[in-house]
Amino acid sequence: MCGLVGIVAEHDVAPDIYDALTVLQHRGQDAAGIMTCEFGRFSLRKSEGLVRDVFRQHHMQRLQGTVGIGHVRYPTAGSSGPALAQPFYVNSPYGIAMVHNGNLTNANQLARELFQDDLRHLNTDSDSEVLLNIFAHELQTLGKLSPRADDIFKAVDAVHRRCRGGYAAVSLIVNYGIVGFRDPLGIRPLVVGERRNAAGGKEYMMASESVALDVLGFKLLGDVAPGEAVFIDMQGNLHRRQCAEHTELRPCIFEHVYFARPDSMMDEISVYKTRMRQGATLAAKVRREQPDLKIDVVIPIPDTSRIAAQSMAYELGIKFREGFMKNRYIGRTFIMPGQNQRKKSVRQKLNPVPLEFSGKNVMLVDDSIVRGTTCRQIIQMARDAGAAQVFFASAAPPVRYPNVYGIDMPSASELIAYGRTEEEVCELIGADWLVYQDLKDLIACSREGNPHVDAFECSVFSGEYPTGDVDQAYLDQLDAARNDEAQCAQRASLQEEGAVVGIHNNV
Ligand SMILES: O=P(O)(O)OC[C@H]1O[C@H](OP(=O)(O)OP(=O)(O)O)[C@H](O)[C@@H]1O
Ligand SMILES: NC(=O)CC[C@H](N)C(=O)O
Ligand SMILES: [Mg+2]
Repeated sequence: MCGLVGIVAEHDVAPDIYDALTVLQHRGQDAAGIMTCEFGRFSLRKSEGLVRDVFRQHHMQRLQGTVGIGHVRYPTAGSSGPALAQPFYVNSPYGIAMVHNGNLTNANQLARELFQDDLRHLNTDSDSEVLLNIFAHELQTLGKLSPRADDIFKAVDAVHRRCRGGYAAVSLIVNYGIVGFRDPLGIRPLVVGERRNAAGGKEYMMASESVALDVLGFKLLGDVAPGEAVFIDMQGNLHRRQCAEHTELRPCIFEHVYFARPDSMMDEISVYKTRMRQGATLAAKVRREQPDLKIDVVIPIPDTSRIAAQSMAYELGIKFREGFMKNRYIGRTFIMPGQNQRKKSVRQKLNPVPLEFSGKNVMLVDDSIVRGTTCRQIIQMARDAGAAQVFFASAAPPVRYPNVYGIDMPSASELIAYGRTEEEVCELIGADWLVYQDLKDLIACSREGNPHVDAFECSVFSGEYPTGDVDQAYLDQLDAARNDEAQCAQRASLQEEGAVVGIHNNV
């Protein structure tokens, strides 16, 4: 899902960007990077790994400048490896770097156009490098020695005309400032905030989630609107403009289910409250469908389902217990690369407290069931710990369709609910009863937070892709390129041949 940050301040920004990236770590665990700008020069450090592993003190000391951008990566396009870590950089025009969250559905066509028509070189197979080059090309064609806010907005306008898919991006233009923008449907999130420094001057920050602003003492000004661009110049002036012709707000509902931190506000919706509501509607469904079901205890599957599980237990009037202890040193398993690593990590991450299971009818609650990696093992663990009956509740509906907007679910056949009824999934995961949230309830839970949002991007549940350009041929090609087997083979060949060398690390 990737986490983005960009800051313009009056002091060196790298330490703040570092802190923001640690707050956004849940959005991407594969790679991290920071780029800053001082006296017309960029400094860059990016590599594979968690934020705490990528940056050493000597990197931080050399990342100087009062403006910068940062990224944590969860790959959805292209290979892995240090060269695909972000920010990406192009030297023309001016010197531009970019961080990106999302996925371009027409990346291949754009890559061809960049090569054949725009005479630009791409060094990797990342769609983020494509996005950066489109923006850079469009800025270059304006032919200005010094771009003004208006020029930058024109370039974003052209990006919206050429690019398809889900994207939120923050770009750093050497000597001019940072510009953040969101796709015309606002599928991917981006917020902007401000803070006063000790001298009373204004500083600005853009980030994927408001929680990063909170932790750094920035006040949330609000979301970047779908299609809008926000430009903060080096003097600390904020300019904003709507750059897309047709816009509509269709934020990704899976952010509310799983990706976002609960203490974030997204499109004026509290993720925390949304998850509370998800628990309540799930409880209502349990009561409706199985009024006589005897449940002794409700147990969440840490971490993400905790809030929904708690509210579900409350609504059912059944006790809530933390029956699984989580190893705090293991990250999120779903966003790990490779099914073997994901499988192994579930057992390393979670361990049952037997007395909460022994002889009891337990209702296990998770935020979602995607590949079924977690729930299969968890249900077995509950049985091994002595549970009498194991019921399972998912706070999201069945995930049956691939995601093409920035979540790495490229292959329908890897989704446990694909082509299966709920009863078949129940049998496959080994539960005594399985209940899924209804999609209309999930949407209502999110919408209650902001009734102005008419619709959400729900393609993984509905198979409806709101950008209108996703056909079976695209899904087949995505599947072939990124299914688990293809990704494993790609990683193996990278190990053999060596990764594409990062050409830009300079600190
Ligand atoms: O059906 P699956 O393919 O297993 O995917 C779904 C599971 O993966 C996620 O947990 P994860 O461990 O990534 O993160 P968390 O600690 O935030 O819950 C999610 O919360 C579910 O538990
Ligand atoms: N999850 C994301 O936002 C991924 C960004 C980009 N498509 C990449 O693979 O690096
Ligand atoms: Mg989980």
